[in-house]
Amino acid sequence: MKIVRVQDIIGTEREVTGPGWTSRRMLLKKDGMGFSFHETIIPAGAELNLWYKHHLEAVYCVAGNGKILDKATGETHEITDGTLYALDKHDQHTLYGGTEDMRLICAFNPPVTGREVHDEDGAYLPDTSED
Ligand SMILES: CC(=O)NCC[C@H](N)C(=O)O
Repeated sequence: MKIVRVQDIIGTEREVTGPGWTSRRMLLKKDGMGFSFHETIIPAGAELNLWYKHHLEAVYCVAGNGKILDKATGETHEITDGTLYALDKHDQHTLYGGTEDMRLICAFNPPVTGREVHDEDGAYLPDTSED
């Protein structure tokens, strides 16, 4: 059994920051669960264009607010505490921070391996390691 506390991750190599996001990677590929599990903070007013071509991601909001634009349909969905979105079609999307910082719990399949940040398309590169 592993016990992971987010306060022990802040300021370590498992905390990764990019424009408009901070990700605390509580479980990574090397933790052997078959998915990675992150707490992500999206500051109020942020705008992120994302497209996880190589991953599926489920995102559950536990605090704050924002919106997500599904670029395939043109629909925008409100995100508040209790909302989950699942990018089951590798959906191209724009994530908008709202009036308060959003606290999101995110799971990636396949798992993120470490300190991935988005490429110019908003993707994390695929894991090409053998193990
Ligand atoms: C919601 C989202 O995809 N934000 C970008 C960061 C990502 N969730 C991560 O934790 O690596």
